[in-house]
Amino acid sequence: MRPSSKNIILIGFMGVGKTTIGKELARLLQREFVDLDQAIEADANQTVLEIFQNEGEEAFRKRENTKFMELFESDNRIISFGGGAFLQSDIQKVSLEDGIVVFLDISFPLWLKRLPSLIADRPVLQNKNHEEIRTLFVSRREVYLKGHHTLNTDHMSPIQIADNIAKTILQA
Ligand SMILES: Nc1ncnc2c1ncn2[C@@H]1O[C@H](COP(=O)(O)OP(=O)(O)OP(=O)(O)O)[C@@H](O)[C@H]1O
Ligand SMILES: O=C(O)C1=C[C@@H](O)[C@@H](O)[C@H](O)C1
Ligand SMILES: [Mg+2]
Repeated sequence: MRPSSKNIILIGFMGVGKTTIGKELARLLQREFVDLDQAIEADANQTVLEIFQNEGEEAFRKRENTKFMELFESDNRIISFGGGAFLQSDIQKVSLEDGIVVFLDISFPLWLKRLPSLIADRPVLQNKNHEEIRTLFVSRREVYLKGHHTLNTDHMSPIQIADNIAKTILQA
């Protein structure tokens, strides 16, 4: 079956592996890889953390929206979102209408083991206790489930996950 040329979008909670797996998937499908956070950082010449600190979250969300709309003018891409991008209603609408949206899921106890390595760079996780993070995880999961495909990533390597995504999309 001929793979569609639609952009493939990876969504999911912070640290689930969207960036890492997106690179593998792009290699596998021989497509251009774009990471939305990294594209915003390159434009702003600041890290995501610095944008949050210097300009605030609202300004970051505006940058995220503008960059997404710009990226979506071309197809055939693998686009890894930041954890909050799919929460924006117009980004969600365009992604679902014109792209293939893959939700990378993970069980919370497994995700929690990654928290120490994530906290320094993810402003949304800072100043929250585990219960507050769990509440955010659960409420965002409901939104991510609107994606076209859901893949549980527990106990799989990034290469195995990318392989599964490729098979899921080719079979769809
Ligand atoms: N399947 C996996 N198994 C174990 N570790 C993983 C897996 N996928 C990613 N990781 C690790 O988890 C960390 C976060 O991964 P990554 O930056 O790709 O997440 P992300 O979903 O892009 O996060 P964000 O939403 O903040 O951009 C990295 O250290 C990465 O090496
Ligand atoms: O989940 C979020 O809201 C975020 C996730 C990161 O990828 C960055 O986009 C930023 O830190 C916000
Ligand atoms: Mg990322």
